[in-house]
Amino acid sequence: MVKVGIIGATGYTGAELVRILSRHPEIELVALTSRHYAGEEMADVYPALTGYVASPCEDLTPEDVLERAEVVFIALPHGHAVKVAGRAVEMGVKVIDLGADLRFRDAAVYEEWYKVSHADHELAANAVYGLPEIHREAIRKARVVANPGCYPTSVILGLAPLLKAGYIDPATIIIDAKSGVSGAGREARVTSLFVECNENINPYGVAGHRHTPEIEQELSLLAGREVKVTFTPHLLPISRGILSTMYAALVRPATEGELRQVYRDFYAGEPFVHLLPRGTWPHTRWVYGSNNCHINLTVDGRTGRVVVASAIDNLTKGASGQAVQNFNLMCGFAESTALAAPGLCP
Ligand SMILES: NC(=O)C1=CN([C@@H]2O[C@H](COP(=O)(O)OP(=O)(O)OC[C@H]3O[C@@H](n4cnc5c(N)ncnc54)[C@H](OP(=O)(O)O)[C@@H]3O)[C@@H](O)[C@H]2O)C=CC1
Ligand SMILES: CC(=O)N[C@@H](CCC(=O)OP(=O)(O)O)C(=O)O
Repeated sequence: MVKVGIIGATGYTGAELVRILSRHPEIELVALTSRHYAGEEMADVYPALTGYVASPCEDLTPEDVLERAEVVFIALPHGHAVKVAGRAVEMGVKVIDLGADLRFRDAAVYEEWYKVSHADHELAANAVYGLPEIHREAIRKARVVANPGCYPTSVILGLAPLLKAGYIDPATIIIDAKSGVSGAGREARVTSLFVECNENINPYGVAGHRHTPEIEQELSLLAGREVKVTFTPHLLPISRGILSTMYAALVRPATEGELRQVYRDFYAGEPFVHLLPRGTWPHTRWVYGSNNCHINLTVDGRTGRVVVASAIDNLTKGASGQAVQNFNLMCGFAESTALAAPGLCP
């Protein structure tokens, strides 16, 4: 059994981690931290876990958690992971950080977009970007994994095959993405109130969202040249789910059938990325609570553009499911352990 600690266990991604790990046969939860709910049972905080999780929430220091655990998930707001991950490396504990602090190979990019200073550029440079479909072998050997952002997961998985095979002009990529409100976390804020979100859709972070450089870092690696994207997120009146619709100009004529084969080849054997049948466009419900990413695409022959749609659950493949997928790789378990499940049918 691997001893696992979760720092920030009662936030949305922390709770989703506990939910997924409750069906993992190879782990023992040895530390669930929460300042607010210290002393309460995790299943009392989230009654859906009743009968599946019998662990208390504790107000532990990161040092306490690192002393108990062999692998630690950090599910805290940005700015808290660097110190914990640095100490974990010294103590021989593996780390998966769900925040953005270690996602950039060049921490100066993080500093520019997140408007905070980064305390350990070397740690960031050596952390592995935890998108298994692209960096699987590096993740297997990693001690520190930076779990990707939710929007970047949907976008990179949606565009990777086309960029890698050189079918699209990287300068023409436009991403129209939409997220459920849980993407903003559990902290109370006016923009997450029912009255503000319900019966409403709005763009935000236009031409400046902090996921833009994360998407560009990974797409540039795939394309083998610098990629700049136009990325516009929208808030949807749903609790979970992301749908990203992406547009780019083809550099040479291609049929839909040819491009579908490119996707089938790129994702052959992948347990969680599914190209839907021709003409069946992704729905967020179909990936709800699952670690799956559903993709479809077509060629708009009139404009010479390809249109790709990609759907994930922001809390699962966009955060905690992917984190467990990384955990499985880092610990040598079957990659789908605790993760194999479909979304909602009706
Ligand atoms: N929500 C999503 O869809 C996604 C989120 N992420 C990232 O995952 C991380 C966690 O997000 P999420 O679970 O949504 O956030 P939440 O706000 O829901 O939870 C974060 C938890 O961290 C604890 N916390 C808050 N502030 C501090 C602090 N200053 N020091 C120590 N603990 C603190 C809180 O628990 P307590 O106060 O009880 O200690 C809180 O429950 C973030 O970095 C986020 O960006 C990544 C992908 C998707
Ligand atoms: C709806 C909503 O607010 N979503 C969040 C993204 C959540 C996420 O994946 O982001 P990080 O891990 O990078 O924080 C946002 O737009 O900032």
